[in-house]
Amino acid sequence: MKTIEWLGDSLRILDQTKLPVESVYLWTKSYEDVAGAIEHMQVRGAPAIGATAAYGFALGALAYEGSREGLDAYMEKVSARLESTRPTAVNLFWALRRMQDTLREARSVEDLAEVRKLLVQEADKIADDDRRMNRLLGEHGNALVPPKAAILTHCNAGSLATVDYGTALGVVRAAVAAGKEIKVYADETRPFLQGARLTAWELMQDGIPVTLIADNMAGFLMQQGKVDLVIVGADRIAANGDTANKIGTYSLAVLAHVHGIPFYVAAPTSTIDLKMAGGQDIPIEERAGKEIREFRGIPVAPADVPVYNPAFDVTPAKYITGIISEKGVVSPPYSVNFLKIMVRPS
Ligand SMILES: CSC[C@H]1O[C@H](OP(=O)(O)O)[C@H](O)[C@@H]1O
Repeated sequence: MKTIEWLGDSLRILDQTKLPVESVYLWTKSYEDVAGAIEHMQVRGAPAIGATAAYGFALGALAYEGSREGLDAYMEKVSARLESTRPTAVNLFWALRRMQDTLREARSVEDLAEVRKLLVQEADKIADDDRRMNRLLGEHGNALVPPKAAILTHCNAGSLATVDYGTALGVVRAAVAAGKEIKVYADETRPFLQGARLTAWELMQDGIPVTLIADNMAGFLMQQGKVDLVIVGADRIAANGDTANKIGTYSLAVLAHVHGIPFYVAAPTSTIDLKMAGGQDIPIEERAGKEIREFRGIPVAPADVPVYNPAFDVTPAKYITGIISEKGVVSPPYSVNFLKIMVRPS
């Protein structure tokens, strides 16, 4: 089941707000449709958001009806709209910058159809790169996984968070493919329940043993010695290794540290933001209080109770054992070792 699929004049998106009950697709035919799908988390997950926004940029160019001279100004508006959807995942901005660079490199191309073709090709490259990098990342991460391991993960960093295969769950898939005896504990991940609705569903689709737990059970599981390692995804990694990921990740990292359990972040290098010195500068998205006060329209709290709903938190680098990327596993000190790994081919 593909997270997203380019159809030549539209982008088909698996509507993740309907999972696991229904597998429903939406066809986005404009950059505004794509922006809405990202904002409403019908597609979510840092790499998936980046690739989706890249196709949204291409859709903007396809819909443009003015002169060649007016295209660049129009595309600035398209890019701004897509950039405004969600602030934390750096992959969104990284992907849109690749599309803007492609447009700039095509400034001498007069034929609008040719420019559009170049933009679609770049979006395809971003999507293809993600598929390829996740498999490389999975192999690097597999080397860290014992022959028999119980892996705790948080949120969804699987196929549904990427174009395919996943990052944290990419490591799980690579370990299973290598014949290792893997079981996964999946945090439900309130309030949006990516773990319960997406990770549990995705792993069961692949026949990978998964046990769903409520977020508040992770510490007890570790205390019982039932977790061998923790692997999570990431939305933005600062130059010093501080990592923004789904809310609740920081708590898991501190618990893993207390229990002496390795805590890994799995992410493509496109998630590393070297311009951001430390985690304190990472913008944290706050979402509607309704996501906490209700579940699928059913009130679970007083309708007028004030809510604080940060969608992400930042885990300090000191709690992160290693960062698994398509170019290899990075160990601390991250500020030094990122520079070494970024120059490696992938
Ligand atoms: C493969 S990175 C996925 C990353 O994105 C998720 O956030 P959201 O579901 O709000 O887009 C979560 O932080 C995952 O770890």
